[in-house]
Amino acid sequence: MKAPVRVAVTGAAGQISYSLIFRIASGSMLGPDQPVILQLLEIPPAMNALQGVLMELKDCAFPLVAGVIPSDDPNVAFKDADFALLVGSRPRGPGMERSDLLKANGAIFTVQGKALSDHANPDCRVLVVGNPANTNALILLKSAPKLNPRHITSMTRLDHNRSMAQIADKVGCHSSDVEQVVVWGNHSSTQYPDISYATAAGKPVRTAVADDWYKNDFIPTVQKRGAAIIKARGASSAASAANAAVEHMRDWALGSKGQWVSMGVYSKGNPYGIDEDLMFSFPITCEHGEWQIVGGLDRDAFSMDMIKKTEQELQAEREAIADMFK
Ligand SMILES: NC(=O)c1ccc[n+]([C@@H]2O[C@H](COP(=O)([O-])OP(=O)(O)OC[C@H]3O[C@@H](n4cnc5c(N)ncnc54)[C@H](O)[C@@H]3O)[C@@H](O)[C@H]2O)c1
Ligand SMILES: O=C(O)C[C@H](O)C(=O)O
Repeated sequence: MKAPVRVAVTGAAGQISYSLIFRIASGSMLGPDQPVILQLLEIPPAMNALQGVLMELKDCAFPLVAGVIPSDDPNVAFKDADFALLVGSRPRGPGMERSDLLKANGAIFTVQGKALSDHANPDCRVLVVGNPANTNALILLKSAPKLNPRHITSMTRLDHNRSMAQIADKVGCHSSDVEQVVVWGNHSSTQYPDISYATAAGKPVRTAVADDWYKNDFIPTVQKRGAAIIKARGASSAASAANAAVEHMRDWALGSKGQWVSMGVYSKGNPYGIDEDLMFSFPITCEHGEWQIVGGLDRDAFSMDMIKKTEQELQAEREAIADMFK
């Protein structure tokens, strides 16, 4: 057995965490031979509910759980953390855009960025899930000077998985046969799910589907899937979001085995000329605990236009938080 690693999860009594914590504890994220110490952060009013989660966690008797530390203090929950999954923040309701949450949630990420910087393992790998995820991650990056900016990421894996599933339905294959999907930009309704390079069972997708389906059905369906789930469930996606978080961290830590994934990463030094001070989703491969942007992809005029729109939205979100860093 390996030595345990410390995994911090915030919003630990919330909807997403109710799936996420149990998946991490079962070994789905870091592998069946990796014990974990779970460090679970909540706000004081939710500590009772968190006690219930702890009771259920105990009742699972997971062999890989080497310890559980619940806390309402980020300095405790992030102490020596090797991985941090930042879920805790308000979800949007019907009719809202994710960026409407910036005021409510942004402040959380200055406080938690500082606490991570001061107390976590300096190599800590961070995933921001709470919305608006890209810009919350940018706030965190700017608040956490002791962390490696390459180790702060935001989640677009759910959009990536949604894209694979939509393509599989359309062309009639299994979603696991779909490869080389890319989600560019923001986890928002401007995101650009790009099938230019995608294959399904080894065959190019772009030529197998009509232009009209791609532009007027597929792209808006993926862009608005979160809102469609809120409308249907009366609450935002939780199990699929937890699954995406598990897969994001698993592939980052253990490698994507040559597969392209989508991750929001700090854009400094990116090969596509995107503004270099954004958290932007790119095509990524992961190996040995580090990510690399897949370079050298040709983008046609339509793609360039879609990428520009999502970049401009992220620039506007950055402008909206500029006061926090004066
Ligand atoms: N990036 C993505 O793909 C994606 C997907 C789904 C949901 N989300 C976002 O994830 C977030 C959480 O969603 P949910 O459904 O679990 O919400 P939820 O309301 O069920 O749970 C959020 C939890 O966070 C806790 N919390 C609030 N402030 C906190 C703080 N400062 N520190 C620690 N915990 C805190 C709350 O007490 C609550 O228990 C939302 O912002 C949602 O929009 C992102
Ligand atoms: O859409 C939301 O607000 C929740 C989440 O970001 C999602 O994509 O399902």
